[in-house]
Amino acid sequence: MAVVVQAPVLALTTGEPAGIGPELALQLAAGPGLPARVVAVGDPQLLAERAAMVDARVELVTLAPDEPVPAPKAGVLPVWPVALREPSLPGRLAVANSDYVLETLDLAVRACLAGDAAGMVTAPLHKGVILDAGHAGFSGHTEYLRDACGVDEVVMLLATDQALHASEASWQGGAALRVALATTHLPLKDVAGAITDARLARILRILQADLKRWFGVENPRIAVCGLNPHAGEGGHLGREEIEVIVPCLERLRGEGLCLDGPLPADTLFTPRHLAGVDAVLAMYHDQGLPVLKYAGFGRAANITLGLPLVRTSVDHGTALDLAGRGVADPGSLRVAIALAADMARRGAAASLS
Ligand SMILES: NC(=O)C1=CN([C@@H]2O[C@H](COP(=O)(O)OP(=O)(O)OC[C@H]3O[C@@H](n4cnc5c(N)ncnc54)[C@H](O)[C@@H]3O)[C@@H](O)[C@H]2O)C=CC1
Ligand SMILES: NCC(=O)COP(=O)(O)O
Repeated sequence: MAVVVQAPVLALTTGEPAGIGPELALQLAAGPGLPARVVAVGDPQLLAERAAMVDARVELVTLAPDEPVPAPKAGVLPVWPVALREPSLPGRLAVANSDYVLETLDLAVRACLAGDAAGMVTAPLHKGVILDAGHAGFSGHTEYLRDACGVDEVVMLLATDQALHASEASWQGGAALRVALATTHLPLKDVAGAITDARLARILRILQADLKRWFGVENPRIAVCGLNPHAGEGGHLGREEIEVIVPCLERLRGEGLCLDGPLPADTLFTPRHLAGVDAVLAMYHDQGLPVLKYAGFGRAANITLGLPLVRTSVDHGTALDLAGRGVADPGSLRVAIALAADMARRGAAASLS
């Protein structure tokens, strides 16, 4: 007897209501080919208004989280409703709606942990307005989901579409890249102090385990950037490599991790050094992400490793300058949904084996 395997349910949080998240969700739902039963998490009235604004022909179907989610169909978008705190206009941030944005995340996390969704995909939120609303210490989805899931550490990994599957990560094609970060949303002045042996060891162990778990890379080879110019120039341009990074990598190699480095970041991101490497660990946000975005902006996804649930996201922010005009590129959201669907299927297969 043939077994019908349903497409996984993915909760798609629609992000900052004044940004491009709602319209990107609608644009994708208007067309064919979604590889998952995507449920938007957001305000149905907001979504209806944005659909009219950007001329996305989409029927919105409001569901309760425990109601069955229908198979993907072009022109239909199921919605798990969350109410805006005040009406939202494109490009106009409102502090009152920060709690709405966080409520969409909380709902998606609950759905994943309860088994109502197989994963979550997040459209961009605006970190500044959430801080302005008084959520002190908020620094992004990554850290919020770490705390919401009660884990000690997570890893931000961005990957271009060509690198999303082990079999396609050629490194020779120029645009295939996976970049993980040792620190995420920190002022630059605080980065050096955050590069500790304990943090690096946690990050590298998660990266190694999850490259295998989610990307099928059996024995990942990870290239690690130095922190300082020329990886410290033998201690003349900074001592973090000598005092922290080198000893940590040596210990982890003893545990069987396959690690290159620390290498000068400027030359690590060249084809010869990247050949055969499965992921790069950059020490901070703007050491690694400009390279990734140069290689694949609009075709890349952001993945949070180390969570007890699947979470992917886009490679861009709220683009307030484009919101409400229907001109923003939905390419990264498409990649993020495809990857989350793939990860959900991989997770389901692993739990059956
Ligand atoms: N996953 C998330 O929630 C992320 C949120 N952010 C947040 O977004 C806010 C704005 O950040 P910015 O640094 O200004 O970055 P941004 O990505 O919103 O905008 C940078 C530039 O890229 C353009 N752009 C962005 N997405 C685009 C798309 N889909 N199609 C075409 N052009 C696009 C924008 O118009 C702008 O010119 C900040 O609060 C930041 O923290 C940033 C990155 C990721
Ligand atoms: N530049 C990547 C970024 O800011 C993503 O942050 P997060 O909200 O996914 O943690």
